[in-house]
Amino acid sequence: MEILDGKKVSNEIKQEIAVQVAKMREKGEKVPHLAAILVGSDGASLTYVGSKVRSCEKVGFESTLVKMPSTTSELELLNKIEELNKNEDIDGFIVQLPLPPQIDTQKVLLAVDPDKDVDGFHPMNFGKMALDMSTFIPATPFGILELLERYNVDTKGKHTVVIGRSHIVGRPMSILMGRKGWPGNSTVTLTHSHTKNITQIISQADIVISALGVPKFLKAEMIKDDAVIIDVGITRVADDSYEKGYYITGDVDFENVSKKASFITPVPGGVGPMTIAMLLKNTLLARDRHRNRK
Ligand SMILES: Nc1nc(=O)c2c([nH]1)NC[C@@H]1CN(c3ccc(C(=O)N[C@@H](CCC(=O)O)C(=O)O)cc3)C=[N+]21
Repeated sequence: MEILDGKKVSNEIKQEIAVQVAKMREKGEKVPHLAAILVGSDGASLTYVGSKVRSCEKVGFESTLVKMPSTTSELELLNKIEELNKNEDIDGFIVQLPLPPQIDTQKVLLAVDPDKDVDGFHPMNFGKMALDMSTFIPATPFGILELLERYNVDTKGKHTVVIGRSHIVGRPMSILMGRKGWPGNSTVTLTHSHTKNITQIISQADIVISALGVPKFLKAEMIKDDAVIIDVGITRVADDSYEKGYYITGDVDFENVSKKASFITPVPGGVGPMTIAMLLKNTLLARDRHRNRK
């Protein structure tokens, strides 16, 4: 069994980006600038946005964090998005999800300028992704592809089973694994809460990508020998014996599944850190696109 070490690979990617940014600075060029809008103060969202901003600093990007109260109206958020769309200094931005219930997420994602949509959530970019056109690929799926590539995991002709059909992970992942090229050329089954015989389907998978959010859902008995296991689930389980009052666990019963798998991502330290590294990559791409248009 080999660990797909997202922590290590994400640090390598950040190092590569830092070198590029340093060169920009030397030449007196503008460095990439990422902004993030956070509505409300959900604990996990604060953590994720915080580490996105810290990672920007680490690689030498400029960053702006826009915090808005949980009572923000849809119109107020749309106005803020319009402001960032127009701001020439900002190359890309994200609206951290989930949003409070008074705000229509689809309307918000449609309002983001597709050329600044470094999350790749705008329907225009999602469509381009599905049609193999060059675009921003959502950071979590992009990070998974990058891990498979850097560890030389064979995906061609393999049966990939994706668990969960969320718009930000499961759905795009199912499209990407079936695309031409590598990592891709997989035969994909997208499973969800209405899937019948899900355990039977998982038992046939060469590659399992679990984005469910149910701690320790995937057990060793459920997988094929030497399957590749990608764990996208991150759940905070309340536990006072930990300093923070909680611990983090994935969808996979790592201790037992790892003994049977050929490759496996840990949680924490797997897909999560890769998500952040690929968001930085997308921001670099956004900055280049900007410059080319001017
Ligand atoms: N517009 C938008 N874009 C996103 O990309 C987005 C989002 N909304 N909403 C929430 C999800 C989740 N997500 C994570 C990012 C980093 C870690 C991460 O760094 N995880 C660490 C542990 C972090 C911890 O301590 O909780 C790890 O797995 O090692 C996890 C999850 C991005 N998301």
